[in-house]
Amino acid sequence: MILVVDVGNTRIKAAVFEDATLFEIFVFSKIELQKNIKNILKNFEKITDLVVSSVGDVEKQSFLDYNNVLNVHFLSHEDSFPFYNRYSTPKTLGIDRMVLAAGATLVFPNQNRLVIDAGTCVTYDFVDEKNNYLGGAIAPGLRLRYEALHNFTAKLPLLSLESPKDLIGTSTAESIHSGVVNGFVYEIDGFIDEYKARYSNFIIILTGGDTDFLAKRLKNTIFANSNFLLESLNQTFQYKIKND
Ligand SMILES: Nc1ncnc2c1ncn2[C@@H]1O[C@H](COP(=O)(O)OP(=O)(O)O)[C@@H](O)[C@H]1O
Ligand SMILES: CC(C)(COP(=O)(O)O)[C@@H](O)C(=O)NCCC(=O)O
Ligand SMILES: [K+]
Repeated sequence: MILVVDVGNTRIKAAVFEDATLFEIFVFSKIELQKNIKNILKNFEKITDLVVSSVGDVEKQSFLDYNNVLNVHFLSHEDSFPFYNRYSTPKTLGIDRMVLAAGATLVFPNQNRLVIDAGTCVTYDFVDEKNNYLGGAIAPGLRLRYEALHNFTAKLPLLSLESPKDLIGTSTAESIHSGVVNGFVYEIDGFIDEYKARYSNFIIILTGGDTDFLAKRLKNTIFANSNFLLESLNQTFQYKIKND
């Protein structure tokens, strides 16, 4: 059994797998890390490996503490991945993006693939049908947009995510919701449309904390799976074991 951990910039997500079977998912904050890992290990005594993908600022030591009871693996760009990395700065490519690209490559073989991860940032990652990872885009995520409007202005309140009533915002709050939510949805659909203009055929996977909110608002057909990164972590690790 393995425990995979995805350290994002907002939250930590973890999951227990045995081969392809997902047993349970856990979502928690950085300060709850130790408590959660301890509990998971207590409840799943068969866990032998801890696989970590981190783009957040959690100390490596928090995981290395378990080195005496488990094999601890930190995924990095030095591991084996099932695609050809054509990014011009492969060492600065986010490991979460590499894991998503690996998952897409393994789960949807021999086709063009676009992964959209709507987390703290929204990231776009494209792997072509010949398994070339080309790159994509990084933009502010949904929550970050609300925060940026508040943090960098004198008068705008910090609002929580809400569906805009209309395109035309008729109050400060409605204008913010329209700008953030409608803007985000148009942007993602716009990106997809531009990819479609370049590639006639590709599968689109949407994941990240805002998956469910976005999936029903996009005009394009996508494959929505908020667990795709955790599942891809399992896939990437299985691939690494076979190829190292
Ligand atoms: N309980 C929650 N706490 C924080 N963000 C949440 C929560 N539920 C949904 N979200 C949404 O998830 C997004 C962050 O996604 P997530 O995948 O957790 O990010 P990351 O992988 O970067 O840590 C935010 O834009 C926010 O709107
Ligand atoms: C773009 C990211 C901040 C996304 O992080 P997330 O939203 O998943 O927390 C992360 O993938 C990262 O730090 N990337 C490094 C730059 C790059 O991928 O080129
Ligand atoms: K992301």
